[in-house]
Amino acid sequence: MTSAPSRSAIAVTGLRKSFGDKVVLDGIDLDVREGTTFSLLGPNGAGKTTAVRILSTLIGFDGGQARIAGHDLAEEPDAVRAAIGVTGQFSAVDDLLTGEENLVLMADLHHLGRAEGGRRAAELLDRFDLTEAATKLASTYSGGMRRRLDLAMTLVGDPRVIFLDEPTTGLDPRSRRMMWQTIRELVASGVTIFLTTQYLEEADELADRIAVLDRGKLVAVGTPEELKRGVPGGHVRLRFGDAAGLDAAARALGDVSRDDEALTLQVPSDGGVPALRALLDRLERAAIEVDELSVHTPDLDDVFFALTGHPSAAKEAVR
Ligand SMILES: Nc1ncnc2c1ncn2[C@@H]1O[C@H](COP(=O)(O)OP(=O)(O)OP(=O)(O)O)[C@@H](O)[C@H]1O
Repeated sequence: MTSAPSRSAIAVTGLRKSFGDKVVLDGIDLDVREGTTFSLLGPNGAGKTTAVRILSTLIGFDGGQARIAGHDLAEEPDAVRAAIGVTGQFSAVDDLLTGEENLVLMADLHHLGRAEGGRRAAELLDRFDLTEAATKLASTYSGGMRRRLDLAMTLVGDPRVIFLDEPTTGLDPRSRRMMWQTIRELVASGVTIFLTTQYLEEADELADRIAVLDRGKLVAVGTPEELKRGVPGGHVRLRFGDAAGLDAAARALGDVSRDDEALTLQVPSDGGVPALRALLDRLERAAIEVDELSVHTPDLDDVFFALTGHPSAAKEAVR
């Protein structure tokens, strides 16, 4: 049974943008389904922020078409603006206001009215664990609290599509996990998330689909699993109960690397179901019993490197 196909929240064809003679987006196509998380990855300077700024109506574009939440980006920018939220590198938090004042100000901008605005602010302060800090100036907030306030401010307008530009850069692991949880809850409620991140682990955790941008073009689009299967390095590890089993399997499977001490074989594989089924069929036909099977797929760092020739930013940082 297949579920009804969801609608596009973001549909982009042939999007182009240059700054002077520098082409940053050289004909980008994207289709992001409603209620999913889409992550745009790419090396520094690849054009991720430019894409977010264009799709969120902050800057214009030179060619192509885009529909956001059903509205044409060029023809109906106000309708697009009303349907989206943007948060990330360019934070909307005003340091001279308290958390609560920031939220009430946002509610005013959305014409919610005093009572409704206050109610919404209180609800968001609670949801983002900021009630205790509500009357403190935002300038005293930690990085994690600030990001939460920023996202809470974005949610005042009840956006259907949210652009998150590097939402967890610089956050400690606990704050990052809290942000991930919030993002998951938003998606579960039907919101569409467009995420840029320099942490491939974050894209892997959150994204239903990922696109990799390099030198103005999308060099790959797919689910995290599809992208990982597309690069070499994947293998299946088989462990056997005794040396006889290991020997028999090595003979049956041919080109594999073996570890006699651990009684394991490492079989190159994309880790997909058809490949696994074929492998198990061969073993069964040869009447060989396997004690344990594990699939090892390359991680997104391997994908990123294979596609762009650059290590990911987060990897580079630890070098
Ligand atoms: N307003 C601008 N004027 C001129 N060049 C710009 C402008 N904005 C961005 N660029 C250039 O466009 C390219 C893409 O920048 P962008 O910030 O979109 O990249 P990014 O992928 O988000 O990078 P990062 O991960 O470093 O944030 C860069 O070479 C940048 O210098």
